[in-house]
Parts: sequence; structure tokens; C-alpha cells
Amino acid sequence: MKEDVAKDVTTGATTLPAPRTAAKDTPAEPLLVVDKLVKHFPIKGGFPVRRTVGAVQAVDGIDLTVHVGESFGLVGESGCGKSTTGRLITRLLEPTGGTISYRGRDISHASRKELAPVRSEIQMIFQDPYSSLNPRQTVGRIISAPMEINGINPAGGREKRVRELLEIVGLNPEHYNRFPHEFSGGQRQRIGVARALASEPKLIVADEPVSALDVSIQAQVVNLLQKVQRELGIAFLFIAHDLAVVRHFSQRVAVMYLGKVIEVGDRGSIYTRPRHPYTHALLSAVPEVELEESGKVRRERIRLAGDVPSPVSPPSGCRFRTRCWKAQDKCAQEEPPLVRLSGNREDHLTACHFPEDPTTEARDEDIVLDPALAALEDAAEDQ
Ligand SMILES: Nc1ncnc2c1ncn2[C@@H]1O[C@H](COP(=O)(O)OP(=O)(O)OP(=O)(O)O)[C@@H](O)[C@H]1O
Repeated sequence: MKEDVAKDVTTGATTLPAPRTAAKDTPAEPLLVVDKLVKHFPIKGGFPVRRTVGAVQAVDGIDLTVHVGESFGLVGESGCGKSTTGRLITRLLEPTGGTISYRGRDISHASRKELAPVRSEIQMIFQDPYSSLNPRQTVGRIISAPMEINGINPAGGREKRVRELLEIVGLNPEHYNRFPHEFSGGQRQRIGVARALASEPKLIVADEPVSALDVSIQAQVVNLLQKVQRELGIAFLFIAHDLAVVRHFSQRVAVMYLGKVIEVGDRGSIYTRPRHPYTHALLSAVPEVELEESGKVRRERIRLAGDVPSPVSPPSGCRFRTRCWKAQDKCAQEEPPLVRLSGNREDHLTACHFPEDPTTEARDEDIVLDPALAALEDAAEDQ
């Protein structure tokens, strides 16, 4: 992103510099490799001496690979360990076990000093655009801070670059000296995107970046992130509980349940032929308002019984078995490995002893997007 931002001569609009990778090519080079990653938060108890009496098994042995320039979606219900995974990858948290490799280098336990060159390349966008921006700093200060920290000196100076970034994210460069409270939620999230871009990242971990926003605004911010991902070739780990948003944005998707990845694969495969009952249930729970209105047959919604069990003492074997309508004795005894099932594409892996039928299809119709997101998706497909 050191390239100068070009002015479109016909419209005068600022456009993004040339992409680092051909956005529509299938990315193959691994950027981030997560191997058997574990994060257990200790629970302290006892009196008078406090000791560890248990652990919250927030992330319990997950494998993920994000390729250069790829958008990878991580989905699952609240509490399944998505945010913890994002914070481990950005090294805001120290892993309990496993490894995180970035561009072939193990950064799992790298010191602050060792992490310094990597920190600028891996950025995070947070869920809450209100608490993630310092209210006492101007927008200019907020966005230029990563450049200062990482010693980035763009041609023309940092202020010029901040103004360019404001324009790239759809904000008025004249608002350089304004404070966060002067902006709406969507605008604040755009400031968060500009701040993430300021350090010229190769990977952005976006943790529920639109879930706090109004649906109409969500579409705009997703559109911006998609533009950034495609045009700058920045890889994204897009964390969301909303399958519709992830489908719109991500080329590959991993589904988490209680600290484990239970299914992973390319978007088409996961959404049209989910093999894990949990993925199937999540897909069936996406609102089908439009489907009803259009008179199409309504797919039966799978209602998951009960709540997600406690990550302090997760069920034996398959963690989903206590809510699964297909569970048998084997599910309590043996943890199902995450493997390719027959009939699936090579990169579609599922952890289930009794998976869904591979011929189950037309799942696409289960996913009815909010009209604003649907319009956006249509526009993206036309490009
Ligand atoms: N610092 C912490 N100390 C103890 N437990 C924690 C800590 N952070 C997260 N947890 C627990 O780890 C589990 C996973 O939390 P996490 O926030 O990663 O889930 P999530 O899928 O991102 O959910 P949400 O969307 O609600 O944030 C939860 O049970 C949570 O209570």
C-alpha cells in the first residue's frame, strides 16, 4: 500500500492501488497456518490459597489455514471460541498449546520484540466501533498511530496518507481533525478499517465487524471490506455468527462448535452440501421470510435442543452430541476426526460419525439474505 492512490480522471474519485495478488485467482500460498491451537483459561478457586480448579476450554485443538489474499469465514454460535481464536492469531492472547505460523514463521510464543515486524502485517477490526476508538484522539491521530508505531513513512507524509485512507474508506478527508463521537456507528467502523489499513497489513482479523451495526449499514461496511480484500489482495479472517454475512464475503468457511472446528470447506460446498448436522441446523435457522413470500416450499427449520454446554466440562466424544438428533453411543465414546468424507470435495472436511447425506442439495435456497445484502451479492457476482 505504499503505492500512491490514483485519481480517477473521469469522476475525480480516489481509487485503490493495484492489487498485490490477482483477486479472482484461487489463492494457494499459505499465509497463516494454525495447528492444534489450544486456549484454556484457568479458573481459580479455593481459600486461603487460590489455585487452579478447572479451565474454560475456549479453543481446543483447531487447525486452520488462510491463504494469501483469501477471505476465510469463521462462524458459530456465541461462546464457541471465535473471538478467542482471532485474539490468539493476532497474539493479543498467548496460546496454551499448538502453533500459529505466519508466512512460515512460528509466532505462537514470540516475544513483543520478535513480534514487532509481524504486528503491522496482522491487523484487527473489532466488533464495537464505539469502544474501539480512543474518544480523546482525533481521527487523524487514530489512523496515523499505526504508521508511527511501525515506522511507516509514506511519500508525501503521514497526514496525506491518512487523508487518502479516509477517502478509500468512504469518509471525507476534511474530517481529519474530528473526534470519534462526531461520527455514526458505520462511519466509526470505516475509521477502524482505515486504521487497520494504515499499517499496510497482509492479514486482517475482522471480529464481528458488522454485527453491532444497523442492517442497511452492515451491507455498506461488508461491501467496503470486500473491496479492500479484492482490490488490495489482503487476506481476511472474517469472524461472524451470521452465516448470511459470511457467505457473502468468504471464499472458504470454517464452522466452530464449543472450541472445535467441526466442518470446513469452500463456500459453495459448505452452503449447498453441509455434512455436519450442526452446520445443517445453522443453515436452516437463517430467516426465510422471502422464501415464504415467494411461495416456495419452506424448508423445515431444525431447532437445536438446549444451550451450548459449558466449555469448562464439554461432553465426551463429539461435543455436539448432546444437541444432535443423530447421536448414537459411538458419539459419546469417540471424538470424530475432521476428515474428508466420501462424496465431498478434497478441501471439504467434516468431523461427524453420522454425517448428513451428500446428496442433500438446494441448500442455497435456505439462505435468504437481507434484501440489502442480497442486492450487494448480486452486484458482486456481476463484476
Ligand atoms: N479472558 C477469559 N477468561 C475466561 N473465559 C473466557 C475469557 N475469554 C473468553 N472466555 C470464555 O471462552 C469461551 C469462548 O469465548 P469467545 O468470546 O471466544 O467466543 P465467541 O464464539 O467469540 O462468542 P461471542 O460471539 O459471544 O464473543 C466462552 O465460554 C467465554 O466465556
